Parts: sequence; C-alpha cells; structure tokens
Amino acid sequence: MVARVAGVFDEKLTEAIANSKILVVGAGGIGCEILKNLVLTGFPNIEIIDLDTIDVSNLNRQFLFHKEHVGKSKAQVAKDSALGFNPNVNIVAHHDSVISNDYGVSYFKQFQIVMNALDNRVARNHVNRMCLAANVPLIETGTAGYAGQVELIKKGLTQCYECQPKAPQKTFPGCTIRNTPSEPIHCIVWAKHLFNQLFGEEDPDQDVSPDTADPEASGEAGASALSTEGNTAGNVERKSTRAWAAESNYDPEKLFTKLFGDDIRYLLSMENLWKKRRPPTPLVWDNLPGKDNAPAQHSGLPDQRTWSVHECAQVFAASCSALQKDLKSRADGDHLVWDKDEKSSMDFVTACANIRAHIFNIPLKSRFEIKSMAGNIIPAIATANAIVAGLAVLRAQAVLRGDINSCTSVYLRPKVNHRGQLFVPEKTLTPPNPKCYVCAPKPEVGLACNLKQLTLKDLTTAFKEGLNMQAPDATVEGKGLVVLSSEPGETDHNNEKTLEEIGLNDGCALLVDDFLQNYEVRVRLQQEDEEKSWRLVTDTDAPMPAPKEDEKPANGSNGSDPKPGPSTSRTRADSDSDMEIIEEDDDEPTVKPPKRRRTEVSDEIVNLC
Ligand SMILES: Nc1ncnc2c1ncn2[C@@H]1O[C@H](COP(=O)(O)OP(=O)(O)OP(=O)(O)O)[C@@H](O)[C@H]1O
Ligand SMILES: [Zn+2]
Repeated sequence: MVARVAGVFDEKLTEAIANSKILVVGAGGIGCEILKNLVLTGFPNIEIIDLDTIDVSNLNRQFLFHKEHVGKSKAQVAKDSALGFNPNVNIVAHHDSVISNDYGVSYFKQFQIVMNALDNRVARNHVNRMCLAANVPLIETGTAGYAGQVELIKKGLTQCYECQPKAPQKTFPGCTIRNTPSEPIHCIVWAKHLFNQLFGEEDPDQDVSPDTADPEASGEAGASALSTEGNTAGNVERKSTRAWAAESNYDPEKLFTKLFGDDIRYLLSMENLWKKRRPPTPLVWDNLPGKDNAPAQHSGLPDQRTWSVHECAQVFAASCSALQKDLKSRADGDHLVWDKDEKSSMDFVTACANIRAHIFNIPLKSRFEIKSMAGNIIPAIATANAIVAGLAVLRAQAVLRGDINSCTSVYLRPKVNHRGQLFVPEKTLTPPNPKCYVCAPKPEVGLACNLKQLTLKDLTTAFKEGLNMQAPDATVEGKGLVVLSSEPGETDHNNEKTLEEIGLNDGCALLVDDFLQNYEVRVRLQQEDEEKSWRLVTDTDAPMPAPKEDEKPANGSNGSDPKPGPSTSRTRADSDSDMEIIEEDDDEPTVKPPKRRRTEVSDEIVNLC
C-alpha cells in the first residue's frame, strides 16, 4: 500500500509535496494518524518528536503501536511502523521534548509546515512561538472526546495559539481541599496530595492535614481536638505526614485512624466551619459501613461499581503496603510518581477519595470514574483523532499548493448541527489579535501585583507560568539594568527581595525575553494592594493566567499537564552553548542579537524606573 503522489494530485502540489519537509510534534493519538497519512500521501521528508514512551493504555487508539512496543520510544516506534507503509520516506525520529534547547528557531526554519499533535498548553504555546519566530506555518490540532479542531497559524495572517487568552484551568482553594470538601473532585485532589505526602515528592502546598489558617474557621480552631479521644495514639501533632507514616511503618490502621478519624475530629473542633454545613463524621477502622454487604451487591466489573467504605479500607491497606514496598526498593531520597495507569497508585487514590467522600456526605464514585477525573481524562476517541488528522493533512496540502487563504479553522462537532454538518469550517481566516502579547508587532502586557509583597522569585514564576517562558530574562526598559537573569547565580541573591525592595514601582516597564523562544514582551507593573499574588492584564476581558493553586478537574486533552520526559529538565544553563546563530530571512524583521545583556546587576537598586 505504497502511495504515489504523481497522477493523483496536480503537478504543482505533486512538486510541492516532493520538495517538502514536515515536522510532526507529538506521536500520540493524533500524531500517529498524521504520520500515517503523510506517509501514505507520499510526503518524502518527515521529522517526528515525542518525549514519551508507549504505555499499554495507548494501544486502543494509537495504531502504530502494538503490545510488544510497550515501554519503547513513541517517536522511534511510530517511525518504524510508518516505514512499513512506505519505506521510501525519510523519517527522522526524536525521543525528546520539543521544548528542549536543541530545537531552536533555526531548527524550525528548515520545515515548510509544522503539525502539532500535542496534549498540553505549555508545549503548544512553545511551538506557537517557535513557528512565529521562524515564520513557518503551524497546523494546530486537538480533540476532546468526539469534538475536535484543526487550525492554521501563520504569522501576520491568522490568529496565533495565544491570541485569545485561554480560560485558566479550574483550581480549588486549599482550604476547600483540606477542610470543607463538597464535591467528589475535592476528595480526589486531596487523595492525590496524600499520595504525594506519603510516597511522592513532598510539596508543602499540598498539605492534606486540617488547615487552621482557614479564615472561615474560629480563632480557637482545633484547640480542643488534641485532647479528644482517638488522639491517644498521639498522632495528630503537626509533624510531616510522611515522617509520621514512616515512623508508624505505614501501618494501615494507624494511618486510617489519623487521616479519617483524628484529623476529622480536629476539623469538627473548628466549629465555625460547620455552622452552615453538614459536619463530617469520623470513621473507626473496626466498624466500617459495608462490612456485611451481601455478595449480590458486589457484582459487576470491579472498576465500574462503587466500592463500599469497608472495601475501600481493604484496598487502602493493600495499596499502602504495595506502595511502601515500592518506595523501600528505591534509592534513598527517591520517591514515587503518581500515575493513573499504575494499579496501586490508582487503587490508593480511589480508596482514599471515597473514604473521605463518605465522611463528608459526598457521593462515592467508581474506580473508573475516579480514574478519569484524577487523570484529567476525557475519553480519547480514535475516530475523532483520525478525522482531525485527515483534515490536518488536507490543510497541509492546501498550504503547499499556495492556497493558504482557504485554510480556515475547521471544527469537528460531537453531533451534526442543525445544518447537517459534522465539520464546521470558519468562513474566513481569523486575523491576528493586535493586542496579543505574543504575536503583536510590539507585544505588551500588564502585571498586576503588590510590589511590596511580590518577590523576584515570584516574578520568575509569573513569567514562567503566566507568560509561558522557559528561561526569562528581564531588564528595566530604557535603563538596560538586569532585574532577572536566567543565567544561574546572576540574580539569585535577590530572589527573596520584594519588587519594591529592588527598586521597581508602579508603572515601571520591564523588557522580558526568552532567548530560546526568540520572544520579547514589554511588561508594565501595576501596583494593586489587594492582589495576593500576580495576574496578567491585557486589554481584552478574557480571563488571564494567574498562579496555579491546585489541580484541575477533567478538561480534555487541551488542558493536561506536560509529562516529564527525557529532556524536560534540560535548560539553557546546562546546554553546551547558550548562543544561537540565527540566519536572517528576507521576509522577516531583523532577528534580534543574542540576548545576553552583560549589564551590571545591581544589589542596591533604588527607584529603577
Ligand atoms: N513537550 C513535548 N514534546 C514532545 N512531545 C510531547 C510534549 N508534550 C506532550 N507530548 C506528546 O504529545 C502526545 C499527545 O498525544 P495524546 O494526546 O494522544 O496523549 P497520550 O499521552 O498518548 O495519551 P493519554 O494522555 O490519553 O494517556 C503524547 O504522545 C505526548 O508524549
Ligand atoms: Zn497572537
């Protein structure tokens, strides 16, 4: 089944395809389909990048992968399988993150088209910027269940991926998670945090114990709790959950008694919390609901029925012991990483989330339902991926034919609309947003914060999380003084100082840039006394990025977090060179010189702007 372009397409397209080089980013559900289509269409030169290895859960829809490939590089296996369709194609596979320094602007410039088949915003934003910088058309794809979308992004002609700020992913206040859960997702997030506290990477922001700083709680919060019965085991002191669990040798009964008995009694003592809410009910290990359930109630697939609290406690004990064993078998200081596809990790979260849900009178969920919520999963539909990949390759052909104006965005709808359409194309290309803080000729954005409180470290986070930069550098506009350097050690000594302390004040403008992304933006600082952290401000009314608080609920492949991969931890700092030679292009404005501004970094900065 080897495709030949000659005789199928007109001469112009045949020639354009023959001379083309395409980059496919992501070899997952859509990426595999795109690669297969490109190969079968006769595209002769393709590169594919994916940072991940094949998981057994990919096999139901990523048809270039089979059972024997589990654990192997997605990019490499996708290449090998695709060559089976057409061995004459030149495919280069990279088992790597596209965010790596190795893929700079000059790398992107060698392609006629880049095709995104990713599952997270961070990588999508990054490729968007690289394609803008390299002036290469980007075909962006995505599916969420039965819905999907294909969109062309071309510098100066269309909207970029970041022209319309995306709604921030839903987050939950810490006190809801720790003190007053009211929905299953709150218990699931709590259970995932508990996993990290006990077996994973400890994060103080993910504390699971009662939050006495909850503004809703009374002043004497918890004062009486420590003296109540059930604390006789002496296990409610405010010491690290991990340290306490290790001392108790992860004894499931002791863990259970603390987490689902003592801590709940402690919460009950914060009386103000329960004035308008139904109070939680602490549980006792030896007397759990569902102990005597008739076997008839236990029919059906274990994943799809809701376990009783008693069953949850049994699963809790078994998974604790398996996870502890796993942790012990690792090198000192190593930790586990929660994975929805790892049995004990998923069992642990299901059991803990449901036990906590029962305590707070929240409906219990099946393991299947919890898996999809905890893993932020909207079921991936193979046909939706295939349709979107097909449309993407048709768009690639139109771009190569020079028919770029016909490449309007196309939406795949979950159901036919009232006009009988399953695919709904836009009528015209959507022009760029002139206020876009990424693709506007002079990008600009406001940063609302309290300059008296925001530290330089927080500012780095704002640039990384809010502006999606990988290694931001910032100077004061007009003065060239370095406020923030991505070069390790250069400005770190100022990390704990507030912006006011380093001399930045209301209205001050910073030039912030990311060398790798070839992206610079002017950031205006706006003093807001009430702002607890930071918030980006543009002229549009759409919600803008703000700091991450907690995990988000399921919101489809567009919203998932990036996965760790072989090179995600690589930064400019440990690459061989932090300079990139960028060839100038006739149709591009002059490329900026390498960004390192060797201006002195001041310690004592007074009124910088
Ligand atoms: N920074 C990145 N660089 C390269 N590839 C990436 C990057 N981020 C994500 N990817 C890849 O994009 C692909 C997206 O595919 P898909 O949405 O089908 O996800 P999946 O991980 O295969 O499936 P699921 O998340 O449903 O288990 C994945 O193979 C993922 O490894
Ligand atoms: Zn834009």
